[in-house]
Amino acid sequence: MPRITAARVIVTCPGRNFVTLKIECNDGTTGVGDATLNGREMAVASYLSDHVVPCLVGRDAHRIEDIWQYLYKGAYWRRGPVTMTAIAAVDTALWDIKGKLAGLPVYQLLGGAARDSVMVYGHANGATIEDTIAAARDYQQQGYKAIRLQCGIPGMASTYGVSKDRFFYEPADADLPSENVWSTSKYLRIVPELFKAAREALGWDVHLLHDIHHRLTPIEAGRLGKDLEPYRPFWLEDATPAENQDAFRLIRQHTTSPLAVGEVFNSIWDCKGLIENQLIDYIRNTVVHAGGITHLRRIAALADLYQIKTGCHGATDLSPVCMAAALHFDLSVPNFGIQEYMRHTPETDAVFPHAYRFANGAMHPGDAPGLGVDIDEDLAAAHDYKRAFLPVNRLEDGTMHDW
Ligand SMILES: O=C(O)C(=O)C[C@H](O)[C@H](O)CO
Ligand SMILES: [Mg+2]
Repeated sequence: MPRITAARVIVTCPGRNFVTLKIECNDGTTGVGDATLNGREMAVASYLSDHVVPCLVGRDAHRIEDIWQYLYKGAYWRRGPVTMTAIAAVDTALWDIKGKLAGLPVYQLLGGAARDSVMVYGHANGATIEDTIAAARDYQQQGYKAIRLQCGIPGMASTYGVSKDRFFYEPADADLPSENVWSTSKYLRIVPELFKAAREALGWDVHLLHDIHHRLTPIEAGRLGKDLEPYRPFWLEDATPAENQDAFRLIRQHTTSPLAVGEVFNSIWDCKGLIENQLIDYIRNTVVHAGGITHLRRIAALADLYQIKTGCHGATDLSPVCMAAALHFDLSVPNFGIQEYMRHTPETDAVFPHAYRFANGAMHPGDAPGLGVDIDEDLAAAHDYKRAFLPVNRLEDGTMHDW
């Protein structure tokens, strides 16, 4: 039996913060799990070191489901992003260990490949519509079949999804939260223009996506969905805050534009109503924030009953360890839809050597035993944690709004 002898929480900042759990077994096998919660990293690091690691030592690393249930039910205080991210880190590391001990990539343990590779979408953004379309053309040339479009809003100094750097985007940009200003009416005018121009310039053989980032009311989202229908968006993401799952019913009544939601959800309970009432088309939970591979499979199985597909979150605050785990899940899950792919910087890639690869708009996790990803602990130690927050958003009159 592979007995857990130690587990370490490694915090590193190769340009942005990442928290990684590394579990060691008595036979020398190790496994890694991502535990990064953007802007709240140290809360998960403490949850793991102070409350989880002491309970892991001595356990049989093969008993993934039992350890998951032990950590979930055993905490008494269920769910929440901190708890579920910590559980995800343990779960992911245990799948990595199981794969290494079996000599198989994790996707083989999940039932094997259900497709040859997984379609990913890249992020095209720019200050203007023209810049955004130029960026989208770059992605097309690199082989992407699906591209997310976000552009600046005339009259607004900055907005979600529009980067200062041409290739990399990191919203957690300051030691204290930056303050952004938001105007729904200005936004609702520009997005249909962006999609119209994009279809004219890029044609119809590319999937176009858009992230509303929780900023509209249901009826505003219904209006935007309707306005975008002629341009056939692949999806509209996070149309409205989803604490009230019923809110999506109103959007659905007004538009056939497909809806995606879930990157901030951390358990099946956050999306049960959305799924069972067929109020969405894509569920966006991913490994690190939704309880690991074990819990994500449960969510996907429920979604599959209702023809809802997966579309895992894959921003750069999810480390390469999460990306690898997501790709093993994507390759094996029957109702895969699409995977988000925001490239990490070369500094991050150096800290997390990995086997996954991109070609022709799609990715594959590789065939190394386990997840095929590791953390270079010496290199990680050279990058000290640096506090960084996500921005906050205010309306033009100063009212706090959703970011
Ligand atoms: O990638 C996306 O769709 C996002 O919305 C990215 C989020 O803002 C980011 O992960 C927050 O940490
Ligand atoms: Mg998003």
